[in-house]
Amino acid sequence: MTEKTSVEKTWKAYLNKIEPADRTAMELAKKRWNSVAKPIGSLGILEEDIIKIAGIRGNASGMKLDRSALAVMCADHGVVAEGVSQTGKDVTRIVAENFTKGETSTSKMCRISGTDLYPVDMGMDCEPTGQKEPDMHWILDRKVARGSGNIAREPAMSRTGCLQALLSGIDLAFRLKEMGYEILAAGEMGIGNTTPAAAMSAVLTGLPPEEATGRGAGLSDAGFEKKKKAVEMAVSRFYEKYPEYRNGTKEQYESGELSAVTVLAELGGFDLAGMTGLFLGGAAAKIPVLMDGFLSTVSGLLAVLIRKEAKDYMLASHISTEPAGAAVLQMLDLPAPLHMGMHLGEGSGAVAMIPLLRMGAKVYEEMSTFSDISVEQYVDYQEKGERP
Ligand SMILES: Cc1cc2ncn([C@H]3O[C@H](COP(=O)(O)O)[C@@H](O)[C@H]3O)c2cc1C
Ligand SMILES: O=C(O)c1cccnc1
Repeated sequence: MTEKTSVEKTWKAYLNKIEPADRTAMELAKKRWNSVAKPIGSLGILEEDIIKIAGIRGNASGMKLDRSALAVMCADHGVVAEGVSQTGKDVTRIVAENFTKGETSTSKMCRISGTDLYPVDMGMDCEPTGQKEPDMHWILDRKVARGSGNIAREPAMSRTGCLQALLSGIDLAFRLKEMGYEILAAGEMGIGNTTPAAAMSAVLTGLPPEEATGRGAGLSDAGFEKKKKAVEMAVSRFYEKYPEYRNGTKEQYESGELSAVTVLAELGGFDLAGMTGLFLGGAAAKIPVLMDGFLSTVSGLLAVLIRKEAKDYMLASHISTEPAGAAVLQMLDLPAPLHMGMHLGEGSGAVAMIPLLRMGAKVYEEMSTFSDISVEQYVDYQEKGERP
């Protein structure tokens, strides 16, 4: 079997593992919430998320979220040559190294949130580290290539390269679950990566490329003009090659008439593909995966367009201030509890969400019920259609 055929086969096998979350466990979890002695539904999205996690685990009791891991997918982007970023690609590697030393913004947040951080080289433009096992003090080597193509002028990845990155993300979700983690978070580091994310969000949501493009990590007016032009060139190049994707709908992706893998291979990058893989792997391995901001939610949307059941295993954290952030989340139709004006990346929003989920789990597991405190059970009037 050639490598290409074997990659395609493994990819199909993983996708076939993904099934909807356990609805019975979710109903039991909802009942448990409604029995807790507090106003019904009063923890809002935290309650919804805990119900979702019960469905993922297939168990409404023993809700534990003590062990959390963040995978930070790192890669370089050929489109940086168009002047779309304030810094050069070397910064990707510098920040990636700093994850191993606990010296990044998200590393600091991880300390507070009690989350282990695993940096992963999905495709940085540097020598491979050769580190084959996940270890927080080394950059895990899952390099597919030394950077992606310049999407304004050529495909980001070959289909096989893209599938390899997706499979690495899937495999990592399984590995982290085996290592005893109960919840995962997806993050990225890749100078220039808001450009491919903007191009893909334009194709997937139908937003005009100009409106889907933001200033990323920060750009001057002149830099912003270059970035809008690069996104426009990338999207036009894509539609010229694949005219059937113009005005594509969610249903067309879900039915297989259009392929989110094609969009990712043409307009994405190895970091974004790694995160898409992590979401699909979480679904296949039955472990919840939290999304972060713009890069993460675009990757999440791709995962759902590849396998709609993957959505059952994904949780949103915050709404990025990048202009297409809200549209992507709307298409995903997953509620994001945090609106903090964040746009940092590295998985920061997802890491911020983890302590909140732990609080939800604590109330869910330990709180007394109405009957425990001899108070008549509150009625869920929302369920009866009497409350919005
Ligand atoms: C020092 C530094 C640390 C970062 N941490 C996350 N990002 C964020 O900014 C990058 C995307 O923005 P753009 O598309 O404008 O290059 C990504 O690496 C993202 O994670 C960073 C950016 C920089 C410069
Ligand atoms: O929303 C994000 O995740 C984001 C936005 C800009 C730059 N880096 C990350």
